[in-house]
Parts: sequence; structure tokens; C-alpha cells
Amino acid sequence: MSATVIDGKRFAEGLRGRIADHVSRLKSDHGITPGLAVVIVGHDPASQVYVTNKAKQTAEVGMASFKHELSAEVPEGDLLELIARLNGDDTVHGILVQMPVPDHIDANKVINAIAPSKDVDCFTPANVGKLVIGLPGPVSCTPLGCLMLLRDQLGSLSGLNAVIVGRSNLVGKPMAQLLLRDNCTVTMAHSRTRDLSEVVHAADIVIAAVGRPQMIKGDWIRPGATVIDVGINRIPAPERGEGKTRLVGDVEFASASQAAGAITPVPGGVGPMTIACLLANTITTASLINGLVPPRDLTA
Ligand SMILES: NC(=O)C1=CN([C@@H]2O[C@H](COP(=O)(O)OP(=O)(O)OC[C@H]3O[C@@H](n4cnc5c(N)ncnc54)[C@H](OP(=O)(O)O)[C@@H]3O)[C@@H](O)[C@H]2O)C=CC1
Ligand SMILES: Nc1nc(=O)c2c([nH]1)NC[C@@H]1CN(c3ccc(C(=O)N[C@@H](CCC(=O)O)C(=O)O)cc3)C=[N+]21
Repeated sequence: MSATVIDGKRFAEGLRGRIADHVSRLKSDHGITPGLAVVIVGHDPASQVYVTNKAKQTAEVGMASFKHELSAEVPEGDLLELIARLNGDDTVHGILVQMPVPDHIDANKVINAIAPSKDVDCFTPANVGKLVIGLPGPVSCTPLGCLMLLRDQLGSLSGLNAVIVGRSNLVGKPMAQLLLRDNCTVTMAHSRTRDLSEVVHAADIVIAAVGRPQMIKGDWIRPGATVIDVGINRIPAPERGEGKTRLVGDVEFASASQAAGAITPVPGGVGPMTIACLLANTITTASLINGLVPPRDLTA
């Protein structure tokens, strides 16, 4: 069997189109231009690409985009001061500090400095709490993107066995909350999980968020399962020429796509959805800051 390849890139384009429509309504009906500030510390080339894509897509949907690049040696206090300034800036409705930050900076301090009302990553304890108990607010971007692709593919997720490999605050944990909300039976696997291949084999839905290139093999996948590959790993690709690299996920795509019913590719799967959901969250925060009800249909 050969799986349906889920086109996250195209799905994200559609979502950005709906976001652009909503932005123009916010402008014309309420005089609000949603604004997103992205802060990057250091010069990691992969992060730079990601931040540049984000800025470009933010502008394309009609939002205001603010980019702040700080040197890798910036003192923690300067970063916290910048965040405080953005918290107080009425043209900014969303603040994203690209992770990871350099070792001399305490990531928890940075997260806690962001006003929850502008926390479009859904990193602050206040917003994580809202997510868990189901109150309106931003929803973690990557998990939200995965959920949208799953709903589009499967319709109802009710009663399905979902296995999430990886338990980070960024992906695994919020993913579990969203799938639980959609009535999946959720299992979280991690580096101490025994018999991982068997745990994965029980899943109707597999979410791979490990950060290990092609670790999850095709024969672990239950025939017909839906596989969402969050991993973004750059590996050497000598076949493309000396020193060249390519992106692969955490799933061995060639073998897994023989077993799965549907599977996301890397690139072109979850990644573009993450950025589109970030823009959707900026509409949510811009609405709430201005006392408006955030649109529910955008990411439904
Ligand atoms: N597409 C997108 O938009 C995004 C992609 N990513 C990518 O997703 C991947 C995961 O990111 P992130 O969640 O931040 O990663 P983290 O490194 O924070 O977490 C990795 C998780 O995988 C678990 N793990 C590590 N090794 C194994 C193993 N051998 N078997 C089982 N579990 C294991 C770890 O377990 P333990 O807790 O026990 O250590 C941990 O929970 C990365 O490739 C990242 O680049 C991330 C964000 C967005
Ligand atoms: N505060 C914060 N929030 C994040 O959401 C966050 C972060 N920090 N740090 C890093 C990770 C990683 N991440 C990605 C998002 C999109 C792509 C993406 O668009 N990928 C394209 C390919 C891009 C390429 O070619 O390099 C794709 O998969 O098709 C990748 C990675 C968000 N993260």
C-alpha cells in the first residue's frame, strides 16, 4: 500500500488566505492592524531562514512585522528590557522569541517576561493553563497545525489511539492536550519508553517529535495509520554534491509511506503549518487585546 501524502504546504497556503481576509476585515471594520514581533538571538543559519520566512509571510497576510536581531553575546537584561518594551507597544500584538536562546540566558526568565496577552507561542504558564482547561487563547503553533491536518484527513478523531513520541513543552505536551480534547486515547512516549516500536504499532495516529533523523521505521507503523512527522533534521547529502545537506523528518519516509494510510512529508508537511498557525494566533491575541471575540472558524 502507498500512503496519501498530506500536502501541508498547500493546506498552509489556504489557511494564510483565510487569515489575510480576516486581517483586512480587522483593518476595515475596527482599524486594527495585527502586529507580530520576532526576536532572534545569535546567528544560527537555520533559525535565520525560519525567521526570514516568518517575516515574509507576516507581511504577505497584511500584518505588521517587526524583527529584532540581537547578538549571541547580548546580556540577558537587555533581552528582558526589549521584551518589556514590546509588551508596552500598542502596535505589537504578538511576541515570539526564537528558541533556543544561548546558554547564558535563562529561557524560563525570557518566557515569563512575555505578556501572556501577546504570547503567540503559547509558552507562558498562564496560556498553557488555559489550553489545558479549554479557555480561549493562543494554542501552541506546531500542535495546532498537526491537529488541523489530522482533522482534515480523518474527520472525527474520537476514540482513535494516538501515540506521541517526544514530550517537549514546545510540541509533545501541548499536542497531547489537543488530541485529548478531540477524544483520542493518548499515549506519550519518550527516551525511557520500553519497546517503542510496539507502542507505535498500536497507534492509529503517530506524532513523531523526537529530533532524531528517520528513527521511526516503516515496520513500526500499523497498516493504514496516519503519520505526522514533526521532525526537522538536516543531514549530509553527498549525492547532491560535496558538502550538501537535505532535510529529513523523524520518520523513515520511504518505508513508512508503504504502511501508513496517510503521512506528512518533510519538508512541506508540518513546518509551513507552524508558521500559518503563528499568524492565526496573532489574530487571536490582537482580537482579545481589543476586546473582540477571536474568530473560531480560522483554525477549526
Ligand atoms: N515542523 C515544525 O514546525 C517544528 C519542528 N520541530 C522539530 O521537531 C523535533 C522535536 O522537537 P522538540 O520537541 O523541540 O525536541 P526536544 O529535543 O525538546 O524533545 C525531544 C523529545 O524526544 C524524546 N526522545 C529523544 N530520543 C528519543 C528516543 N531515542 N526514543 C524516544 N524518544 C526520544 C525526548 O525524550 P526525553 O524527554 O525522555 O529526553 C524528548 O521528549 C525536532 O526535530 C525539531 O527540529 C520543532 C518545532 C517545530
Ligand atoms: N519560539 C519558537 N517558536 C517556534 O515555533 C520555534 C522556535 N522557537 N524555534 C525553532 C522551532 C522550529 N520551527 C520551525 C517552523 C517552521 C519550519 C518550516 O517552515 N519548515 C519548512 C522547511 C524550511 C527549510 O527549508 O529549512 C518545511 O518543513 O517545509 C521549520 C521549523 C519552529 N520553532
